[in-house]
Amino acid sequence: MFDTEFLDIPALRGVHGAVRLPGSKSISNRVLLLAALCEGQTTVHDLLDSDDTRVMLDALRALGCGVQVDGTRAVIDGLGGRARQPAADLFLGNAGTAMRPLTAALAVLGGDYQLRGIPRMHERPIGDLVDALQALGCTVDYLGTPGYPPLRIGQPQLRLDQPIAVRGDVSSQFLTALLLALPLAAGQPGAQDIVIDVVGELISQPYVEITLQLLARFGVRVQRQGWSRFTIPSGSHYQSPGAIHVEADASSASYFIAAGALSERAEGQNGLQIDGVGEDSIQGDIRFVDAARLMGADIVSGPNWLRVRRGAWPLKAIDLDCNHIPDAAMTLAAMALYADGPSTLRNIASWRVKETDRIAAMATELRKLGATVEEGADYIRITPPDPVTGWRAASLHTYDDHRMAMCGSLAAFNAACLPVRIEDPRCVGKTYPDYFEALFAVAEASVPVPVICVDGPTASGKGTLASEIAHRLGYHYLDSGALYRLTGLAARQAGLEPEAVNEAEIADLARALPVRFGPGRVWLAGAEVTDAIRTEAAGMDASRVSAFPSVREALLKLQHEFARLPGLVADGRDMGTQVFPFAPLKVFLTAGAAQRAERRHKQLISKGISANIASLRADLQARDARDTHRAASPLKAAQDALLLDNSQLSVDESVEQVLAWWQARQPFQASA
Ligand SMILES: O=C(O)C1=C[C@@H](OP(=O)(O)O)[C@@H](O)[C@H](O)C1
Ligand SMILES: C=C(OP(=O)(O)O)C(=O)O
Repeated sequence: MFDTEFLDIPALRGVHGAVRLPGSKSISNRVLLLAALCEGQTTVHDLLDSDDTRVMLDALRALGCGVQVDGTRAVIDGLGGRARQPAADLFLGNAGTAMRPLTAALAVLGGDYQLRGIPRMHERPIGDLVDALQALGCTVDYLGTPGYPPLRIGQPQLRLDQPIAVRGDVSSQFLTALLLALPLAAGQPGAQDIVIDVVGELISQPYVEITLQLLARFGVRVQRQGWSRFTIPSGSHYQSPGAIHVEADASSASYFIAAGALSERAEGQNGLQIDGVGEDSIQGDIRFVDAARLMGADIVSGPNWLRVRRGAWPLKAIDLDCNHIPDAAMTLAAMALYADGPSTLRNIASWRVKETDRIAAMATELRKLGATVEEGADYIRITPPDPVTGWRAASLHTYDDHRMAMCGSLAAFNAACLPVRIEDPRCVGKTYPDYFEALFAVAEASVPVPVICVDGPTASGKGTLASEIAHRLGYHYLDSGALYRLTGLAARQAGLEPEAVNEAEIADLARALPVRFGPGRVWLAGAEVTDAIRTEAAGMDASRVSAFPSVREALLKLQHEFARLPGLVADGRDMGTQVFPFAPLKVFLTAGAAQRAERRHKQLISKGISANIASLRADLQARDARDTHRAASPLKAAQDALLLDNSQLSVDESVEQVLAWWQARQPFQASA
């Protein structure tokens, strides 16, 4: 997950290859709750691991439910219809699929429970559900603003002989919550059928269909008359299916379907394969496929997979009632940026009470990109920017809304080749923590991937500076000095002295160097060599092999391969002059020999390696002389490099300086 302040996505040409999506949020949280309420053990496969499922799992643990999670597999020991913990304070983040169903289930079970979430959750309505629960004899009190969480739940005195009325026009999750909870009462001795009547038009109906399908998997067969009356037969009780698989998330699929539809068609490429969900999905958001086809996407599907590529271009404008796909409809708003005229998405009033006011947020952010947007109480109309001259490079605010961030990334496919900045990218953690990693794994940039070079003499602090900048920007990091050290080590391991006679053999090793960098760590052929390559002896070997032109050539290709989306920070001695001569920012870092010797001394002492400042200084000066005067790629600043003498600067000050230079080169208009 990117936990940077912002993430800059370079302009993208397209996506190809295959992507496997994480599990459905709506299915995951329903299955977890049902598994917890029933008797016996349920093994859940392909569970979503995200903020929304984590708060559900934590809540179930707090209620005394046995929960074991191993990656995407969870084993739930059901509570058998009673909470083992009679009192608990539950934090449910911003997960509607946890807050609404747990409120109903706990209100029916009874106990002393408090349910709360993040501040936005306390602005998301729950009054219609609480009204229904109170009318059937549950004790539910507001701890803050009436109509909204946080809530306190007490003991119920259930009256189930009359139909239960619940409004359906604000959120379908209120009906879903009652349907998931009331089988707890229908199984009681002497219970009658439980009837739920929906008052007003039921929105987001396909989500209720998911609820009914999953209840059936857990042994409860609800009868329905249209979308207005639902009957839970007396004697219903949950029965664990033993094991259950979660489909991949159809709403998450929408971003990749859109990306496939926006991709330039290229020779030899057959579009994007999306694995984990197909058109036979039980999730209503799979109907996004139809909407995307209306806009021109070319989509084929099989069991649990989709394949997408560009069809009509530009996309065709649409005018669509989106009530049945409230979440994926946001993706249509992003696609509308590429249409041949204005698109109107209707019947989406619920957007206003979700993670943010999504109609207002979408209008504001699409305008920043150059679109003309009209918003109404329950619709949005988007007129796209001129494909070439109308686009703006924008910094998109994401309102702690995962879907605003994921939709925003689709702006990177613009033909004007402008980058897009996504603020607070970590908000995708609600349902798709690795969304951007997944996008970058299949995306191809339409411009050179941005590279920041940090060159300078030994012990100038390049590594610390470059890796921190990479961390702050969410970029990859290349420690090119380590490549030489690694080559030196690989040569030693192969019994080769770093001598000119062995140059050809060492170059062969370098060409296929099996290297992997992690934060502050490095592996060679699977073995960690972080410390092994940091000794003074390894440094000397590195300097010697780096003087061999054929080794430098072999490593050049390897180094170019590090320039991957979303960007790279590379440190070394010739990054700006030789390896990435077209890099948009080159920094040449210097510091006095005295300061560098002192820093190196501290570094060695902290690792328990004894050292002498005077001899370190002499070594540094000798190495500077060798590096500056060698024939192949001598150490010198690129002509267009910016000089940074950090003798008197803290690491933070140096980082801020380089980031300021970088920002000054970006075309983004500041966020409002
Ligand atoms: O039941 C569900 O799993 C959901 C129902 C929908 O909410 P509304 O019914 O409030 O539209 C949807 O937006 C939400 O992401 C998930
Ligand atoms: C509305 C959403 O979430 P929630 O389940 O919290 O309602 C969403 O995921 O878009």
